[in-house]
Order: sequence, then structure tokens, then C-alpha cells
Amino acid sequence: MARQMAAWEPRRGDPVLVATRRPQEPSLAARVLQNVGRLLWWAVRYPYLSLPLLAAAWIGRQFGPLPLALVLTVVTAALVLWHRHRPASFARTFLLWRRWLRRVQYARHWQPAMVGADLHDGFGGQTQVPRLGRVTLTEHGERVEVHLLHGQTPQQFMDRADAFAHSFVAQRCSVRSLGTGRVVLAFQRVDPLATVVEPAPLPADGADVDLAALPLGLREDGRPWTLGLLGRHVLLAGSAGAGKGSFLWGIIRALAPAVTEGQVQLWGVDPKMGVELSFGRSLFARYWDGDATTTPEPASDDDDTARRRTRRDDKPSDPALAELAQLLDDAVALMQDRLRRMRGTSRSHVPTTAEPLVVLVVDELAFLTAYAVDRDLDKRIDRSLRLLLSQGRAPGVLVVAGIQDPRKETLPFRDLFTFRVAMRLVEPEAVDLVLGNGARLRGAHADAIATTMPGTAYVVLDGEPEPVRVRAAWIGDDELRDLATRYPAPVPLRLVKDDTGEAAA
Ligand SMILES: Nc1ncnc2c1ncn2[C@@H]1O[C@H](COP(=O)(O)OP(=O)(O)OP(=O)(O)O)[C@@H](O)[C@H]1O
Repeated sequence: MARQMAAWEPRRGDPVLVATRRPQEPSLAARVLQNVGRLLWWAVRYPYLSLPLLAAAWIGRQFGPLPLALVLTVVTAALVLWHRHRPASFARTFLLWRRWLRRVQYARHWQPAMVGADLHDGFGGQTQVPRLGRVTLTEHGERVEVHLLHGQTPQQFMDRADAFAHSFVAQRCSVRSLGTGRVVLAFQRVDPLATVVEPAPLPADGADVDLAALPLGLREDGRPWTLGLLGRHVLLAGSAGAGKGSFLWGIIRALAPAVTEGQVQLWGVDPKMGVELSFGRSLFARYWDGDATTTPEPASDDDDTARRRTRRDDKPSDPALAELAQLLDDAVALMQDRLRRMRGTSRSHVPTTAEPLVVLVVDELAFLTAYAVDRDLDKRIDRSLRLLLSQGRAPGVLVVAGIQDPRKETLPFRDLFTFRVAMRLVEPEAVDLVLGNGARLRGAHADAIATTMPGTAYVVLDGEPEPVRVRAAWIGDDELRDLATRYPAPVPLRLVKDDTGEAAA
């Protein structure tokens, strides 16, 4: 080794070791200067703290400690009295003050931020930037109005939402057009979705379950997020581990009191051999979870068709799949019977214990649409799903389904779902497939949802022009077991299989 080292000659391309000097410790004077500089910067940055402190220091110096203590006592007492006797006026003034300070901070960084985002104009030899408008405080940040320059479009601002968030040190920024040359930038400094969301308490009475507002979690603005289920088929799209389970269970849980009292009937389909839905089996009036012989391995895009053909040839029919086809046929028959009876009398179904709302819950829809193994059963299942999705809303037969891959090849009738949830998705293009064209540009960055935030999603809500970020409440296994015990379906119509694997009436 020593010989090798002695023979070593540096050659071109060899790594070169450069002798570096240890950085010198700054001198005391330099450190004092540095800290004074920091203090000054802090004083300029936070004038609402530095100005009163400076005033106190001046009084103390000019008049001594006793007058200072007196002034501080009087000011504190005045503030306490004001807060106690005129809380509204105190809050308003405090708010105005905070808002003014925020505005000052935005104004200070406005020009560099606009120039950096390439939203300036050099008209007449002068740099012009969009005008900073009203700044209002929200629960989790600020809303900043912006007056666009001539020729600018809201889209240009939407494209730079991330840059604004970084420039103004916010967690997120979303941009909305206010029309007539103005946009609003909504900055979020605190994320209410960052921690796991607790489920809302359930009503004691099934009649109190509001089908038009099922509480499922929180919105990004900290308000409760509710889902209007009546008249809607719901699609939950998200890659593996995105948290589809918490949305499915959130809906089931919110419906549970109405299930046990008979106003709602749940039909469960879990192709993953019951891994997801079997916890709550007693809640379901109809239930199917396949078994090892009927669950094909998921195929890749390329060999999917070939594999399906092979399997079909190998396996022309399958009893478990036939039971699934039967369950879907039964849902269609029930729907058509209701439609016939509604003809000429009513246009939408009102759930009652005699005619409950039927909700078909499907854990992985791709199994039903892309991986079926029998040609005839495949057709039957496909036809039933299409019928349910196209005609089921008015007669109260709804589908709530989860899917990992929202592409047309996997889910040909995606557009028949009238409410779609975009959870964490693998590709940016998938966002628009789920939420509609332009949703990603309008802020639905479902492909950027962190893996550490399962249960987070984007939805398009009624009356909200931009997609809204939401997080479903987390429902643990113990709570699911408790739910199944407390809210069993009143009369299971027919279980496809019981635990022994035998058909049950
Ligand atoms: N709302 C939530 N809040 C916090 N954690 C959650 C939430 N939803 C899911 N999780 C966590 O993420 C994990 C994956 O969730 P889940 O099994 O529901 O994903 P999935 O989308 O159904 O995945 P797959 O398609 O593979 O079945 C859960 O085990 C749980 O730990």
C-alpha cells in the first residue's frame, strides 16, 4: 500500500484535494455589529413591537423608572378596559392594525415579486407592475386583490401561484379571477389540513342524517366539508395509498344512523376479497367480495387485452363473478321498477323506510370495468353499471366508487359520475381527467399532494369557482368495528355468501 501511494502521480481527471483553511471565528466586534444589524432589521420589520419598546425606553431614560411604570400601567389598564367594555371596537381596531401591517409587508415586496414573476411592463421607460389592491385577513392567511396591467390575463397569475407563495413566504397561494381586470391571490399561512382530521359526531336519529350535507372532513379554509349525496354518483380517484378508504368509510359512517333505521340501504362490492369493506359487513344489505379464484392479477397496459383474452378462453365463466353480475342486475331491476312507478307522478325519489336510498359502494371499480374474466359476465356487469350511472340518480340508486387509475381505458364511463374527488394522482394529466378540463390550472394540484397527507383531495364544489382542497376525516379500525355493531342494516336482503362460503337467503 505504501509503495502504491509513493508511486501515485496525479493525472488529468483524477479528483484533486484542495487544502482549505478553517474559516476564522468572527471577531467580537464583528459579532456585535452583526447582532446590532439583526436588531435593527428586526425593529424595521416588526414596527408594532419595536415602536412601543422604543417609546418605553425613551420615557425610562427621560423621566426615570417610576414614570415609566406608571405609563405602562395606565396603557395596559386602558387596553384591558377597552377590550372588556368595547370588545367589538377593540377587535376591529386590532384587526385594522394587523391588516395595515400586512399591507405594508406586501407593499414592501410587491415590486420585486412581480418583476421576478415576469408580470411587469416596461412602458415609457418605467417599470410598471400590477397594482396591489385591498388586503384582507382570513382565518388562515390573507386575500390580496390585484389590478392587472393592460394586456394581462388572470391565467398568467394562475400560472405563477407557486412563485407568489414562495415570494410572500406562504404555504400555498391560489388565484381567482374577480372579473373586470382584477384577480385575488389567496395566501395560506396555516394549513388546517396538516393534521389528521377528526370525524364529526353522528346524529342520534337516522332521520337527522342530512343526505344533502354529509360531514366528511375539513376544507382548506378550515370550514367543515360536507358532501351532498342526493342525486349524485361519486367517484373517488386516487393512486394506491391515497386514502380512498377514508372517503368511502366517511360516506358509509355518515349514512350509518339512517342505514340502521332503514332510510338508506348500502350494497357493498369489494373485489379485494373484503379487505376494505368486510369490517362493516353488517351495515350492508347486499355484499360481495369475490374470492381468490375470481380475482385476476392486475395487468399492465400493454398486456391487458391479451391477458383478458387468455383468461376468458381459459375460464369461460365464474360462479363468484356471476353472483356479482346478479347483484348489479338486481340493483338495475330495483331502479327500473322505481322508474316505472315514478312515471308521471314524480321526478325524483324521496328516501323512506319503505323505499330507501340505495347506495352501491364499490371499492375498486377497475375490477368491474377492466379486469373481468368472462365475456358474457363482463358485458352484463358493464351494461348494469352504465344503466345505474345513467338512470339511477332520480330513483335513488346511487353509486359511490373508488378507482386508482381514472383513464378512459380503465373507466370508460367516468363522465357519468356527477361528483368526482381527485386524491393524490400519479400524473398531472390525470387531474383534468377526474375534475374536468382546466382544473389543474385553476389550482387542483392533486399530483402534488404529499404522500404524508393521505385522505387529502381536490373537489369542485357548488358555487365555488375554483377547486377546493379537502381532507377526509380519519376513521380507525376500532371505530369501524363499533360502527358495524351499532348500526347494522335492519333486514339484510340477501348475502351473496356467508362466512362459511355458502349462499344465504
Ligand atoms: N383521512 C386520512 N387521514 C389520515 N390518514 C389516512 C387517511 N386516509 C388514509 N390514511 C392512511 O393512509 C393509508 C392508506 O389509506 P387507504 O388504504 O385508504 O388508501 P387507498 O387509497 O384505499 O389505497 P389502495 O388503493 O391501495 O387500497 C391508511 O392505512 C392510513 O394509515
